[in-house]
Amino acid sequence: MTSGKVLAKGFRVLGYAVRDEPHTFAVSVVGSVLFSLLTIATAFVSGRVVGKIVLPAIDHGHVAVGSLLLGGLAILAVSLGKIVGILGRRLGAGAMQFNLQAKYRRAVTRRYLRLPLAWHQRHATGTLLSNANADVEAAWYPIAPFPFAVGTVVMLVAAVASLFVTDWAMALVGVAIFPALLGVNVAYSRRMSPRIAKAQQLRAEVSAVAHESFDGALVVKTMGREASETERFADKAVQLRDATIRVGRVRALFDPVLDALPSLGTLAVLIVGGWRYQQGAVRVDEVVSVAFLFTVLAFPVRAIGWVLAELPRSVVGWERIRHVLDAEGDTVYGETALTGTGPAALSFRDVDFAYTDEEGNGQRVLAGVTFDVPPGRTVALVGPTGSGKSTIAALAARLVDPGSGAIEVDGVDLRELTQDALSDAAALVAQVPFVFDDTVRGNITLDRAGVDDDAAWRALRLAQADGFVGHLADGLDTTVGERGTSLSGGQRQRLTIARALAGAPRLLVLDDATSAVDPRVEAAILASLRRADGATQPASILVVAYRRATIALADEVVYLERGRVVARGTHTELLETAPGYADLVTAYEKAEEEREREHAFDVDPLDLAADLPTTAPTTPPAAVPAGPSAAVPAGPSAAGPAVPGAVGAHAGSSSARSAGADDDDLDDRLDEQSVSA
Ligand SMILES: Nc1ncnc2c1ncn2[C@@H]1O[C@H](COP(=O)(O)OP(=O)(O)OP(=O)(O)O)[C@@H](O)[C@H]1O
Repeated sequence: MTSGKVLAKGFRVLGYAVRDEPHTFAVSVVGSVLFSLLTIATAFVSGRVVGKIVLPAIDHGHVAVGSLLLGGLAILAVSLGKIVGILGRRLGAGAMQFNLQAKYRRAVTRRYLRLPLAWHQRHATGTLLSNANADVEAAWYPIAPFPFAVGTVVMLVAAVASLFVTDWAMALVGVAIFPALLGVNVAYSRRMSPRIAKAQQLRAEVSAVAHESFDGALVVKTMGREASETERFADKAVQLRDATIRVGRVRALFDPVLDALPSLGTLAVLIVGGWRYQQGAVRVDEVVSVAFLFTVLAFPVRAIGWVLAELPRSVVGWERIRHVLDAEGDTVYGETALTGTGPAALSFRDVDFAYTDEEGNGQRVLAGVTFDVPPGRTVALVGPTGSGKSTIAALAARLVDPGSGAIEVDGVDLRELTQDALSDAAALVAQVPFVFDDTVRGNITLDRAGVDDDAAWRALRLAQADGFVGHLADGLDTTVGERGTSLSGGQRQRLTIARALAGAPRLLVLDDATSAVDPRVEAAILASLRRADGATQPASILVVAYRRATIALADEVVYLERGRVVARGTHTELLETAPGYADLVTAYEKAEEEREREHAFDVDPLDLAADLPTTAPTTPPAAVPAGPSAAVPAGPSAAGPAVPGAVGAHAGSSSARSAGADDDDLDDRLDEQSVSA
């Protein structure tokens, strides 16, 4: 982009600022114009004071008290007026700048929340942080000096007019100097433009690299990549330093010129003024006024340079903000609410999906996917890695929309539902658990209406997390650290399951949400999710499964290969009819056995105590409703229909919690359950 175009765009950005903040802009411009006019007045008052007070005092050795008082009052009045002007200008400009920053920060972050997952997956987190921070700030950098510059332009016009009123010859000095000042300012901003833009771009890149390195600290450390990561960061930091130095060089070159020009003007005025005085064309006080005028002009004129110099950076920042604000693919919600109660029905009808880039290009990852999760049933999604399981989970929670086909909950297309209807009815627990830097309570309730401590403990119990939370020093009030660093992977996963359950979803989508949990605990969680406990309704469950025990709990298995449903049926049916499925499940089993052998002796008894509800009577704090009535009711009435063993197992575990039963009991029941499945 040429610098002319950048300047034109920059002025448009300033126009948007004025449109968004007309009142603060008006206050600051009025203040600035007042200051500018009074600056000119200062020059003329000073000239008059020299002519009427200083010179007579030198010539006659005394001054009339009246003149002295008048001079003093004039200087005082002008100074007070300038103070008011500066206050108005600064307060107005500050309010304008910070209001704009706040407004666009909010707009950008609100937009992030509305943009679909696919958009987020295409943008680095560091860049998004930079958009909401550095870019918003950059876009509105010129606002601080902008009203000052507007006032200065008014001042220059008034100065030239007052020069011509005073004396045409001295006015010619102004006519030569003022355009030169503007010319140097424009040249300055042209040189600065690409350099500032580059520095701004590098700032975002440094932030992205830093974010990625910190985020991947575990990989960096375990793979011994500290040195190369440090080098990668240092490389970007050096580029940023060099770019910023290049900006400084231009500033260093132009600043003295911009400072010197008004001083040259003062010198020229003294020479021309002296000559005109000798001709008797001007008085001494007029020469003093004009010379003084050039002296006081030096500073305000710089404001024009500041604005022009910041415009390129502002344009870059603005364009990066617009990239977010104009991004398409908003999740558009419909008007339909869901009226049903109890477990929801989910169906996929001939669903195709492709992850596309900004240009809409992308490979299809799901083709003609059709299956149902009937109310109250558990369906397991099984398939080799990359077959599309997580994509189906994301589609079910409407994180993305299908390219073609339809996904329905209770017979209503997800795209027709209101935002609340879907989030009230369905909950997704993702592959990677995300835990806020908050208390356990905050993480579970998320400030949702109706999710009180009782609901939180109920959810924790269902997620088999009440044991470890009960053992935490402050129970629900325990702060879990950034991303839940003070918790184990399995504990984090159970916390996120509890969070999903606390909202009493009618449909639960578990995307490999229990991978870090002990298989027995996982089985207990799934079993407990399938049944009502009086206060919590059972949900329909779509679970991405990798363990035989998990798969065995499902009423139906949907087997995927390369984005297509290859087979559907019970686990036993698929073992016979789908050779790929049998191979995969056997591979899972082997891997599981291998892992169990490796970890047979590394169970931390304390963790087991917390993890396995049967190990110790884990009495949660007073908030937990105690006693058998609080436990998940046992017995066939609460049983999930397809896997009675699972219910038995869970009932056993729940009642065992109050009765203090031991590990073997749970093991036996879980073994029974896998046999029966
Ligand atoms: N954000 C994305 N952009 C582009 N392609 C993607 C994206 N996410 C997933 N894919 C591709 O879509 C296909 C399906 O991925 P998906 O994560 O749904 O598979 P999966 O069955 O859940 O795999 P896994 O078992 O390894 O978690 C893969 O080929 C993957 O490379």
